[in-house]
This record gives sequence, structure tokens and C-alpha cells, in this order.
Amino acid sequence: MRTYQLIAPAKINLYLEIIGDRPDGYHELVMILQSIILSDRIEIRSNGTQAINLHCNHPLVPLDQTNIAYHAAQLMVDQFPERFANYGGVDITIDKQIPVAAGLAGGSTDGAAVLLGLNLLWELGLTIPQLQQLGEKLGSDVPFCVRGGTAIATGRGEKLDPIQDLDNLWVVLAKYNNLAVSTPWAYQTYKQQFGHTYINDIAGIQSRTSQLHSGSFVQAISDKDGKKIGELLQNDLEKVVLPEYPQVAQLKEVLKQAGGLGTMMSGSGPTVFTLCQSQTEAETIKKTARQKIEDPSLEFWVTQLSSSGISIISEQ
Ligand SMILES: C[C@@](CO)(OP(=O)(O)O)[C@H](O)COP(=O)(O)OP(=O)(O)OC[C@H]1O[C@@H](n2ccc(N)nc2=O)[C@H](O)[C@@H]1O
Ligand SMILES: Nc1ncnc2c1ncn2[C@@H]1O[C@H](COP(=O)(O)OP(=O)(O)O)[C@@H](O)[C@H]1O
Repeated sequence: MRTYQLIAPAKINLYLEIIGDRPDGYHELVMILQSIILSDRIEIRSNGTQAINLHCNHPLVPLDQTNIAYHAAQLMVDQFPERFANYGGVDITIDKQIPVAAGLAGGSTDGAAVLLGLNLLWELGLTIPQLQQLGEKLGSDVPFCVRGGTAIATGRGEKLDPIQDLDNLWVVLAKYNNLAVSTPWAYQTYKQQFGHTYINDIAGIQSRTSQLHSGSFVQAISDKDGKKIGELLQNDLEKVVLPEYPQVAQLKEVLKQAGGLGTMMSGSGPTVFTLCQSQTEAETIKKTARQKIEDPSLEFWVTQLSSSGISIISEQ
């Protein structure tokens, strides 16, 4: 039976600005998304049946249709019923290394990996843009996860403009393993509290978006100016998540005091990250923060920014 093993990297949000709300219930965003080395491993194996079976080593990951990886396989079955009939079903095994419900797009990247894996297994020959278009149906962050690297994302997060890759920096991630933040809750609460700041006309949205395109953040990325990037980190969702989760606010403060280029919450949280120039600096920051907060539920990861999206590591 043919088998593909894939690496599915997590992401962090270097910049997340909420501009307006949309008739479809989503929010209009300007983001800068960045892949990191921390990844799940996905195995996709033909099983000679007509079933999709899902396996995962993490107790919090659902194994039914609510799993984005399962949903991705179902979407491919619906889109390409003849291929499914010819090639048969698959066993999908997720080796979960990315913390769950952490603001790191763990589910989205697994979904993206299944799209790429089935494209290969069923010899569909779909291009990256075609896979990204399918990914839009699974979630706003899935199109980014297909290609990864560094990108400006607009719309609900699905419109992507790749920019110069930024892979020369290290990152410390910190998360309480007993905390999870619901993404719909974060956006809903933001809307209730800050909806009055939204721009709701197209011209206004375009002008704000182009400000960022030409803005100093993109310039700092193309200059690979870590100090400037650290200063310019932004995430509007912090405004609702930090007051609701004081532990996360305290964690951010401790990490900030410990050094590095800049500290910010990723996505809807509750993971907080610090960008660093070197692995040594990252390890020192982790150690300092660990000494300041002696809580066994607080976990750390030291990793690097990455220029890769989903990649294939073996084919049998
Ligand atoms: C906050 C971010 C930042 O990258 O990431 P995470 O924290 O989830 O990793 C994303 O915007 C999350 O993207 P993703 O997790 O793919 O969201 P989706 O499944 O599409 O949407 C989940 C829910 O979030 C809200 N949502 C999402 C995206 C968006 N632009 N506006 C929204 O209002 C909607 O309530 C939607 O029902
Ligand atoms: N493959 C998957 N991996 C992780 N979580 C998943 C997956 N599929 C569905 N989920 C569900 O999605 C929720 C959000 O998880 P995740 O994608 O890890 O976080 P985030 O949306 O914060 O980036 C989880 O609580 C879980 O119930």
C-alpha cells in the first residue's frame, strides 16, 4: 500500500490587525503569517477499503468529522469521487507535536497536509494555488499553511501575498497546557468591544491594507531587521484575550522582561512568543521565564522561523 509521510509546520502571527466585519460573519484582517519549524508529522496510507480512518497520539484531538484532517479528506472525496473509487480509502495518522487550540494553526496545517498528501496519492496533479483554493473551504488559515514561509494575508486570512522569507530568527513559545482559547469566542468578543472602530467601506479597507503593504513592517522584513520586527509586532486579539486570561498577560510580561527582540501572543492565543537573534538567547529567555513562573503546567518550546510549508519526507 502506498504511503506518504509529510511535515506540517505551525505558524505564528507577527502582525494581526482587525479592520472590519464582513457579511459572511468573518472579520476582515491584515496579517503577517510566519511558519515555524515546530511541526506535526502526518502519514497518509492507502488502505484498500472505501473508508477514511483517522489516528492521533493526542487525547484532545477529535477523531471524527470535526477534525480538519478528516474534513480535508472528505472534501477530496467529494471533489474527486472517481479517484476515490479507483484508489480507495486512506488511513491518516497524526503525530501531534503542535500544542492544540494554541493559536498556532495546528489543525489547519494538518488539513493542508492531507490536501497535499491526497493530491500525490491519487495522482491528481493539482497546483499549489488549486490546493489553496480547496483549503479555503476548510478554514481561513489553511491556504497559508499549504505554502508556508512568510506572507501577508488579507480578506479573512485566505488572500495571500508572499513576501521575502524570514527564517533567520529564533523563537521561544510558551503556553499553559491547561488553557485553550476558542477562536470564535475571541473574534466575537472583539466585535462586541471594538466593533465601533471597524472600517466598513471598501476604500477604507484597501487604504489600510496598502498602508501595511508599503509599511515599515514589510520593509523591516525585507531588511531582515530583527530589532525593528520585534518593535512592530502587533495582535489586536490581545485586547480581549489578555484581560480574560490574566495568566497569559503575566506570562507575556515575564517573557518581555526576560529579553529578546519582541514578545506577542500568537493568533487567538493563548501561546505567547518571543523572537530572538540566536538559539543561546532563546534558551536563556526560556530559563529566566521558567525560574520566574514555577508552574508545572507552563510549557516552552525553542524553535526557529521557517521558510517551508508542507513538505514530503518519504514516499513508499
Ligand atoms: C486567529 C487566527 C489568526 O491566524 O488563527 P488561530 O488563533 O485560530 O490559529 C485565524 O484568524 C483563525 O483562523 P482559522 O482557525 O482558520 O479560523 P476559521 O476556522 O476559518 O474560523 C473560526 C471562527 O473564527 C472567526 N473568524 C475567523 C477568521 C476571520 N477572519 N474572522 C473571524 O471572525 C469566525 O467566528 C469563525 O467561525
Ligand atoms: N487536526 C487537528 N489538530 C488539532 N485540533 C484540531 C484538529 N482538528 C480539529 N481540531 C479542533 O480544533 C480546535 C482548534 O485547534 P488548533 O487548530 O490546534 O488551534 P488554533 O485554531 O488555535 O490554531 C481544537 O480544540 C480541536 O478540537
